[in-house]
Amino acid sequence: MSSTTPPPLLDVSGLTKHFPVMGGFPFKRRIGAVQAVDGLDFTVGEGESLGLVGESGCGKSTTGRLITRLLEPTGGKISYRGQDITHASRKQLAPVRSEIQMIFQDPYASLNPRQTVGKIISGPMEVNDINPAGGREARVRELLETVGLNPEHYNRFPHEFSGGQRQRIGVARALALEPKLIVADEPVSALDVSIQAQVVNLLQKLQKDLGIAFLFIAHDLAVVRHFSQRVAVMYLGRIVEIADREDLYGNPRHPYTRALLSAVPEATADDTPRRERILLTGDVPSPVNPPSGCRFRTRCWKATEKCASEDPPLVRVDGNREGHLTACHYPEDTAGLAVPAARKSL
Ligand SMILES: Nc1ncnc2c1ncn2[C@@H]1O[C@H](COP(=O)(O)OP(=O)(O)OP(=O)(O)O)[C@@H](O)[C@H]1O
Repeated sequence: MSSTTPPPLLDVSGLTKHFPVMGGFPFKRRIGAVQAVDGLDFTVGEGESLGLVGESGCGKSTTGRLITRLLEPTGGKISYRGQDITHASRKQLAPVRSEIQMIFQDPYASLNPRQTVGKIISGPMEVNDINPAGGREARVRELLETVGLNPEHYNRFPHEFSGGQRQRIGVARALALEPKLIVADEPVSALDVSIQAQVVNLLQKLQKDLGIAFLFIAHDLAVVRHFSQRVAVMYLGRIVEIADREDLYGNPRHPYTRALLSAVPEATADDTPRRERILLTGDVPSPVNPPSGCRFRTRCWKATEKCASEDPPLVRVDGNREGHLTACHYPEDTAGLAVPAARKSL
């Protein structure tokens, strides 16, 4: 990076979170650790959307909570606009905190049922002592309109809204402090499928119109496909592949990414090639005692002894476009990715 290149909006390196596991009798002591997040490296550029996907329990939410500093990292570094915020105190964090906001999965649990919508959305402004020109109420009404709700509903309570509308209230609350980065943790997975696209479209519009960057967390590759410019795939606390959207969906190099993608339904005509369906066997191993070497090897059809003894680094694979990184000793040859529908195996 040249000295004139501005740092990325968010720069995460070696980020680690290990939760202690306590046990023993009669005195409890630390007997191990859940390696929820184990050495993540990624960046999010100004106005960019990075999708973070993976199965339940792979560490996505923990990553989101580390970045918003709801959790204290065990190791690694988080930089925001070049400023190290990894262990910043509440006071040091104050100016940054308003710029990094979070949207939660559950639009039912994340809104106080006893507060009006007006109170909920103006809450962050009150806490941060922000008084917009025209007053807080006018700003809240403006925000309600921005997220597609009726400004006249200022005095209504959360139970008077549908799930999709409640998630819009959560979005309006996140927008109240004019954030530069929103960590959206499974923002649509609690919603009806018919409503999911509407909320994703809203977030997409905010990214485009307001230039807000997103870390969009989802377990479903289909959800991030239309929203994220880049996608990172996590498995058991690690990123196994990260690439531009077109590269990741069109040329997946990690066997795990390929397996996840094979489960995404495709709208193809009957005579066009379909992706081979790959069913992963076995469960995700415990993050307390992850496999040696490559963490995916216990479920990988390509694993060899090397995979058990050597941890594959996240590196650019020969021939890959710049920025397409994979952590695998035997990256996929995607020439064989599409197989005719007649040969499709289950
Ligand atoms: N406070 C905690 N104490 C101990 N273990 C935790 C804690 N929070 C999360 N974990 C564990 O860390 C691992 C990663 O959890 P995390 O919630 O980040 O995964 P996830 O990918 O977001 O999954 P999901 O989609 O189900 O929320 C899991 O094994 C989880 O049980």
